[in-house]
Amino acid sequence: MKTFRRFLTFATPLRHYLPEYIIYTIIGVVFGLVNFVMLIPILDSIFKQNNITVITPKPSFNWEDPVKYVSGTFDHYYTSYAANGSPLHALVFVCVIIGCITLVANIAKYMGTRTLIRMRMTVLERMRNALYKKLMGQSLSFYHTRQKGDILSVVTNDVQEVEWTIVNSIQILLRDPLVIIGTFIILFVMSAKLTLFTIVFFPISGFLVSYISKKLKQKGYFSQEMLGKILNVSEESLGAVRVIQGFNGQTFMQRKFEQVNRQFTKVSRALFNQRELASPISEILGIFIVVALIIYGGSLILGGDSELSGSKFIAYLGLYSQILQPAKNISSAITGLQKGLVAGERIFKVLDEPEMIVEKPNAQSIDSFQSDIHYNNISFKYEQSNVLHNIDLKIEKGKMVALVGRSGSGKSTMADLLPRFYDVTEGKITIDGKDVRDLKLHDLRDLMGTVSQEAILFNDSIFNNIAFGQPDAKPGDVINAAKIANAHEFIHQMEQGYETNIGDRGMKLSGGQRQRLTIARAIFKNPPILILDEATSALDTESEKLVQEALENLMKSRTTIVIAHRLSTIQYADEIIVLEKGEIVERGTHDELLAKQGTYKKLVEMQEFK
Ligand SMILES: Nc1ncnc2c1ncn2[C@@H]1O[C@H](COP(=O)(O)OP(=O)(O)OP(=O)(O)O)[C@@H](O)[C@H]1O
Repeated sequence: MKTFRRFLTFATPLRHYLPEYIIYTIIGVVFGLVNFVMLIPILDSIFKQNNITVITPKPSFNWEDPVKYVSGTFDHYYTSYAANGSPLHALVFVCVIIGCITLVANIAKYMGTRTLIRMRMTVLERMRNALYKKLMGQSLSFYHTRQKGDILSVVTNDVQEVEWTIVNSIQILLRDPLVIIGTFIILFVMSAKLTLFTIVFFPISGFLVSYISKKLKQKGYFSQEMLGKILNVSEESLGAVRVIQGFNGQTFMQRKFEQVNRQFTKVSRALFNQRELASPISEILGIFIVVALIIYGGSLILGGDSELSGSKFIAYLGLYSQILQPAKNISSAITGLQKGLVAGERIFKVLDEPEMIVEKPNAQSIDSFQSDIHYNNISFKYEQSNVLHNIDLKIEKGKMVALVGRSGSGKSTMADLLPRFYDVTEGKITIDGKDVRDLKLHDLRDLMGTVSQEAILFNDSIFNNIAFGQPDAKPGDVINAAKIANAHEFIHQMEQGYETNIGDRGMKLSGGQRQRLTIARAIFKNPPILILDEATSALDTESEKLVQEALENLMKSRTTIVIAHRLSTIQYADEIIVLEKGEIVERGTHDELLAKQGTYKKLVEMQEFK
């Protein structure tokens, strides 16, 4: 229920649609029911052919009883047609009225549904936007503990499920009880005795439906989880087709996929079987009630013991059958709702996930970098144990500092702390003396540009990739950035130049070209601080030269932190920091460190040996 109520809060801003919907629904329901009441004069015209000779007088309008006025007017015209013409005239008159009523009822129903569609789509749009915003604001550690497929499953399947179940159910629960109540009122007016007789059966069906729906919820969870797993395997495989084929892993991956797919199918089958049970159960119960009604009502009429005539009784049965569909809808909606609530809970779980990196309410602005960055005695851990211990490092404006060390020594982690992808566990990092945790996140990240080892690009044009996030960028600035990054030439040679779409993750480009685009992106951003996860190791000599040159252009007159894998490229760094198991073990210039004959020297020798 809590999830349902929370879901309604998403719809709350749209509650102004509700009166409109209710008005349309009432019109639709009332006119729909009146159509059934019309059965009575139809049957009368057919079966009582010549009986009508007296024309009933036309009533005058009375606000206190408009129903009487409408039915009186109808009777007046009906009897006039029957008495002055023939029963056929009366029949045609009734049919024309039925046609008009049907038209109004259906237009109202359609307008009501349109109103609800507007509401429904807007609610789902808001929900997806909220999810995306939440996901983009989450720290990287959020993504370490989750698989992409699961997250994608929430954004797509769970939202879809909510649409089909919760929203559909709301639609049904808003409309169909009205139909049932309206029908019952008319039924009571027609025959209180018969109607009371049928009401006894309703609690029985209610009990059965709630029993089924409880069982469904558990299965619903499982099914959505399995769907997430299918997405995980698919997503992973799509990103690794090259490896799967190269290592002849198709059969292995196929089995893995088939296994989760089989589990999903099994759970879903059971789930759907059970869900579908709700509808036949209520139909069977409904028919039982109608049969009981025919026997009971029939015996009353045949015994001359009823206020109903034969034609009224048939109309009564017709009207009664109108309750069955909405009752079936309500029971399906209640059972369907369980599956939707499961999906809703999964959505809210993501939305409620606490954000690890938050901006303080009174965060300060910073629009320039003036003097230094200081890693002030910091320690950091991802999980249990520290991966960085007591790091103290000051980087003056305009200097280039290189981080070196064996794989896993903590270089990337150190760089990730500066733009607050993670927060330090102990100590603090300051920029111009201000703790990064006290600054506005947007401002802080605006001061930095990152070029990482993995060239991360978007499935978009080259222009938009360089001017990422700035759709109003001037072409001249983008071209300039590309020129400095040694990328202009290859872009220029492409048929569509800067408008060329580079495909998923830049697949249509070579490794060196991709890397130069990421450098152009950093140049375009023109940040005072650069973080370079040295990116040239995977390139051939020619590309490496171009990329290295591009990097040197980029570093000019900026403060740079370089994560160096190739020591030859950082010889001219102002300071080299040697990390080992998360601690600074040596620091100094290239020459100073070589002279120390320590870890750095060993690292250099290892690379020369290679
Ligand atoms: N998300 C994470 N969760 C837990 N531990 C992590 C995570 N990321 C990295 N680590 C651990 O932190 C340590 C430092 O990793 P880091 O990536 O900073 O090293 P690195 O020096 O940059 O390595 P490389 O040169 O191979 O990129 C490693 O022991 C690694 O196993």
